[in-house]
Amino acid sequence: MSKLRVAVLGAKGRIGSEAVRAVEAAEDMELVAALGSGDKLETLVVAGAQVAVELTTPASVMGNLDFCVRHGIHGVVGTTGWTEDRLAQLKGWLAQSPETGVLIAPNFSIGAVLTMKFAEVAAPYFESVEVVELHHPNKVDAPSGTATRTAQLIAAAREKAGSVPQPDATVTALDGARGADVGGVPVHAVRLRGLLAHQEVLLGGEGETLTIRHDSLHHSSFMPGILLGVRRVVTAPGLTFGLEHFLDLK
Ligand SMILES: NC(=O)c1ccc[n+]([C@@H]2O[C@H](COP(=O)([O-])OP(=O)(O)OC[C@H]3O[C@@H](n4cnc5c(N)ncnc54)[C@H](O)[C@@H]3O)[C@@H](O)[C@H]2O)c1
Ligand SMILES: O=C(O)C1=N[C@H](C(=O)O)CCC1
Repeated sequence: MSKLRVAVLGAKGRIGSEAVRAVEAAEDMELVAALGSGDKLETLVVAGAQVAVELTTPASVMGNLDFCVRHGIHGVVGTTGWTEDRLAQLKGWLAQSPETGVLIAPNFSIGAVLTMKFAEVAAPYFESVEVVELHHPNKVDAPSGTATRTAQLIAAAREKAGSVPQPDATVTALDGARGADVGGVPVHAVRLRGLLAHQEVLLGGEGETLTIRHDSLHHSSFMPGILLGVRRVVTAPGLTFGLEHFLDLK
C-alpha cells in the first residue's frame, strides 16, 4: 500500500517539531515537506503533498489553508484563532474544491476531547459552570481554542436543555475579573511557566460541585490525534470541526 504523503507547516515550532517526528515514525506515512516561517508554499506542490498538518499561528493559518485547498491538499489543523468569519471563509474555499477535506481540531489529545464531551453532557445538570484554562506563557492567544470550544459546547447544551442564565450577583468588578464571556460561560486564562496545556471545567449545583480536569504534560499527547486526523481526512471532504467526529464520539 502506498504511503500517505504528509507535510508539516510550522515544523520548527513546539508542536510542529513533535509532529515531524511522529509523521516520520508512522509506517503508513512519508514526510515530504517540513516548512517553517518564510518557506515557499509551492514546495508542497513540488513535493506532491496529499495532507498538510497546519501548526503555525493564527496570523498564518488562513493564507496557508487558502493555498492548500486551492491545490487540493487536505488539511489537518491544530492552529487556533477560529472565528465564525474565518470558518465561513474556509467553507467558501472548500466549496470550490469539493474533494478536499480539512479537519480543524481545537485539541488533538484524547483526554481533552473527552473533557469537552463530559462537560457538554454535565452542563445542563448544574446551575453554574466556568472554564479555567492554564497554559505555558509563550502561548500567543487567550483564551485557548480548547477552552473556547468547551464553553461553546457547554452553552449550546444548556440552551438546548432550556437552562436559565447562571447565578452571578457581581455588580462591581475589575476588568477581566470574571473572565471572558463565551456564550454566557465565564472562561479564565492562566499563563504560568512550567505548564504546558491544562483545563478545568468547574460545575456547581446546590450543595455539590463537579470538577473535570485534563492535563497535557507533553506534546506527545497530541500526536495520536494528529496521525488519526491525517489518516481520516483524506476520505472526509469538506470541513470537519473537532476530532470527536473521527473518534465516533458524536
Ligand atoms: N490543536 C491542538 O491540539 C494544539 C496543541 C498544541 C498547540 N496548538 C496550536 O498550534 C499552534 C502552534 O503552537 P506552538 O506552541 O507550536 O507555537 P510555536 O510558536 O512554537 O510554533 C509555531 C511555528 O510556526 C511557524 N510559522 C509561523 N508562520 C508560518 C508560516 N506561514 N509557515 C510555516 N511556519 C510558520 C513559526 O515560525 C513557529 O516555528 C498554536 O495556535 C497553538 O495554539 C494546538
Ligand atoms: O500550547 C498551545 O498553544 C495549545 N493550544 C491549543 C489551544 O489553544 O487550545 C491546544 C492546547 C495547547
